[in-house]
Amino acid sequence: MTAAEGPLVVGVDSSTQSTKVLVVDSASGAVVARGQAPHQVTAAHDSDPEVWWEALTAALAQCGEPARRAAAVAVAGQQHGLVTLGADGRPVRNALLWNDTRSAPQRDRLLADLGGPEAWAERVGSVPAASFTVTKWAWLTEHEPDAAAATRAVRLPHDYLTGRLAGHPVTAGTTDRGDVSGSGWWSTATESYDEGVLSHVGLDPALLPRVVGQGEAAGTVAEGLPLPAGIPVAAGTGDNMAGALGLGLVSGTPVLSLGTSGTVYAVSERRPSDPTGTVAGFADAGSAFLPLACTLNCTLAVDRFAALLGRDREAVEAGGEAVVLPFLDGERTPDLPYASGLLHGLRHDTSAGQLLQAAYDGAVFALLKALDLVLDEGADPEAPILLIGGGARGTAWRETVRRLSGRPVRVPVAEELVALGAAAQAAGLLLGREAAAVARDWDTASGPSLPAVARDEAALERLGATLADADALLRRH
Ligand SMILES: Nc1ncnc2c1ncn2[C@@H]1O[C@H](COP(=O)(O)OP(=O)(O)O)[C@@H](O)[C@H]1O
Ligand SMILES: O=C(CO)[C@@H](O)[C@H](O)COP(=O)(O)O
Repeated sequence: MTAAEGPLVVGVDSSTQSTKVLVVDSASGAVVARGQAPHQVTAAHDSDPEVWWEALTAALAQCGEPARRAAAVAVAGQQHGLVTLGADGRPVRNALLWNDTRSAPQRDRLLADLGGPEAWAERVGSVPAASFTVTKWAWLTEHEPDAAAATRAVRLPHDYLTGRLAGHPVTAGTTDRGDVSGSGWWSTATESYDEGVLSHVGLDPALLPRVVGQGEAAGTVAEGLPLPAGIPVAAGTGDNMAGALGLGLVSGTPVLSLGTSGTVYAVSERRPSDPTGTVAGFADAGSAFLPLACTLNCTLAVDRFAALLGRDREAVEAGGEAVVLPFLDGERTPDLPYASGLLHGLRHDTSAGQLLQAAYDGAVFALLKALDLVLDEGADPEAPILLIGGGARGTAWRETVRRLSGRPVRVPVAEELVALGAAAQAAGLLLGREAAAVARDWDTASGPSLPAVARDEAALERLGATLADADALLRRH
């Protein structure tokens, strides 16, 4: 390993399945040390925030001496999760996660009560899905009023971890513009909390964190951690916003992220407002926007199919006419929170490998349908898709995206782009620079380009027709 040329910075990705930590040379972007520790997610899709903290400290400790020489740190986290803290700063209950759909009835009521989807898109920037924090708070007040009453602070996952790193008291937490835009109670139109939404769901604004401004630190590292005390803690952000930072993303380039969630997004200078709800109109971690579509069923759902079929995840076979809608967790894109998985078109000669391929196709289909919607008008249709997330390492994922998109695909050589984005944010704070520009200097988005292949229109047609025909079944609850 060559000696670092600049100060070291730490980037954290606390996502659904694990926490990953990178120690990065701020001058070159070279990764000097890394750590990873798993999370436990219950079958009900909730998670103890204390477990995220233990995973963060374990992953930091794995980084050893380089982490103890770091000059700044930032945390990116899974979006939307509802973390409720009591007066002692401890979680009142497990956090309800982004992929938990129990708040779908509350979501429906919120949409109806406040003017319908179009009014929501105009007002806060997004039509909330059952993933959004506001719907989870509404569920909590209805089903666990004692937990809601005991809550003294409401946080997103990255706010909670940033606050623990900085030793914030429960009354003085911070968040950032990107992640808070996925709450449903912060408006991209006014760049502030929406007091009307908050009062409608009975949430006191005093329980919410302060939104840290551009170039401002959230605090400094507290004593007793595997990091130097007193170094700056940057604002942090949501994991997708950090992915965009990590790629040094500029507008016109689509990103497809294949992790627990599937996401497709792009950077835009224009404020998004999609009344259909397909595209969430997030803010990015800078001063622009991050229109994004997200599916609940991506790598975990396809891995489950592989396990059911007793096959390696790469053991796919072409051919056949089977269609799989892999909605094992319900779905958000399309908006079918009560749906379960569906298999159609099975024949005597359908092979297990073809069924597995159909699961990949079903997982990628909705993301690609949203791809043009997240891009600004006039974006180059030939621009390669940047493929990131754990799934981007798999050949079957890469080939499915190529075949169903008909576009070139680029897989950055740099791995862990969310943690890298958090590291770029920490470096940006330290150096007084824009984080995405730091990542561009690190050249994080470069990698081999796979040329476009002819789009498999027949498979897309089968998927679209099955989705339309099965509508009533997929909405049943
Ligand atoms: N070599 C690989 N090939 C295909 N998929 C992979 C590979 N390695 C990891 N994965 C997938 O990546 C997923 C985890 O992706 P990741 O982006 O780390 O998730 P998250 O950020 O949601 O925790 C796993 O569910 C697994 O299916
Ligand atoms: O809900 C969304 C985006 O709106 C998800 O993308 C979460 O942010 C979870 O991310 P991963 O753990 O899959 O990276």
